[in-house]
Amino acid sequence: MSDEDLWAQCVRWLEGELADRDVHTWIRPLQPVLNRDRLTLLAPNRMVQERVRQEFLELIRRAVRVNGGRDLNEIEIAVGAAEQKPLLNGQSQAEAPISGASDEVAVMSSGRLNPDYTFENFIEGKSNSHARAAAQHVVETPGGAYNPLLIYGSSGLGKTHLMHSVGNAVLQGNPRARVVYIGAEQWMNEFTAAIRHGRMDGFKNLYRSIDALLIDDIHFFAHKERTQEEFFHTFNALIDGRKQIVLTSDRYPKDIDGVDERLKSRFTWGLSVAVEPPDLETRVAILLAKADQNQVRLPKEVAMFVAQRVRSNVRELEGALLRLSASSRLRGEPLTTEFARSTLKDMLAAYERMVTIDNIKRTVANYYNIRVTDLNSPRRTRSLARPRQVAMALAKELTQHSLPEIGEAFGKDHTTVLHACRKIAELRDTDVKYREDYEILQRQLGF
Ligand SMILES: Nc1ncnc2c1ncn2[C@@H]1O[C@H](COP(=O)(O)OP(=O)(O)OP(=O)(O)O)[C@@H](O)[C@H]1O
Repeated sequence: MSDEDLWAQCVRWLEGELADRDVHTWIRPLQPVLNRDRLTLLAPNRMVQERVRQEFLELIRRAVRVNGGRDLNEIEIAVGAAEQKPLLNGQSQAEAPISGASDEVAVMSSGRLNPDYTFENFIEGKSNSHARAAAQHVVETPGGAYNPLLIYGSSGLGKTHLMHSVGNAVLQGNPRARVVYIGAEQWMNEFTAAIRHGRMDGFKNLYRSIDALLIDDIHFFAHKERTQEEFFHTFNALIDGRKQIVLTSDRYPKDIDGVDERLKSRFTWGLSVAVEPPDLETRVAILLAKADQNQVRLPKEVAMFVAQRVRSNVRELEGALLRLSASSRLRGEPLTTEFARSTLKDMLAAYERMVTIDNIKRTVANYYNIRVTDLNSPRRTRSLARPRQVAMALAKELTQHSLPEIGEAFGKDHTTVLHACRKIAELRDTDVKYREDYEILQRQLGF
């Protein structure tokens, strides 16, 4: 049985067990990928992933067992989009209006547009109104003055959401429009696969024949010269053809090291708009709206309580809401401020604990047996540079300070801090020693 068949059967079985709304909201968006004895269900975003894990995984296991998937050892829920042939706008290949296409389609595997990411459920506030207005303008006049539209800002602030909203709205106006959403990393993977399989013509034709290209996280192109070169051509062809391009990035392009100047300047040809962390009022509005969408009864004072404490990004707000709704349902208790205080105790403690950069410097210096002043010195020897990067990464993770503020505290600029955070994240992933060091330091700092 193919993964699709097995999963289709499971979904039918789950329809008998769950409310229609749950099937529609949580089960149908999952895409199955079967790999030997492991079934991976891909959720379109973390909210769906967590909800499915917490509430439906056991039932899904049962569904798989009774529908012929007995031999599966493992079922996991991950975030992503399956590699697949039906690409454009999520249509099937037969429907997709591509000319001369089988070769072209085969080299392309963009993610789908997430139908939940629309302008209607994007909550507007001071922090994002400019970006939202620009995105809406693009829908009204695609390929016009705002081309490309570049939305930049830190993680979890709604850049991807806005980008999908553009795609969904363009399609609503013209269901035959060829809209492609793809992450920069995936674009690079497709490009390298096309080279490897001798399918560059198909790749080029495809990306140059679409109506709107939405590319997420273009900072990923940094230091990937060949990818940049190819993207440069795609970019020019689309702009020349007055096709719309929307890009997102975690920084303003000028601040991305390792991207060719010609490309950087093109990224800012149209309009570049920032999204900022939402203010209190917007955070409350977002919580109330998300609660409403998920049929969670969230009193306004509880939303206020959470929004005052969870400040950095929308994804974390969503996480807090998810925890609250799951536990209140599980325990059958109403969602009061007291309930929120006890359920989110760990999360809030982390927010409320006062960790200062000075404190971090002292702890790190002590741990690595160096002086605090060494952390501030411009010397680049490895024995000082690494502890400095660790201290910067800890400051970013454990305090509410911005990158420029942290940079200033170490006599560096914000790009150095960003680089440090990336480097340490990578080392923690690949090197057990760094992982342990970092965890010990976190504990010493009270986390
Ligand atoms: N203004 C908003 N209104 C409603 N939901 C929002 C808003 N901003 C962000 N979100 C939600 O927060 C979550 C994170 O947003 P999104 O993935 O778009 O962030 P991002 O800026 O692209 O982050 P990253 O750079 O990490 O990909 C999503 O579930 C999104 O729907």
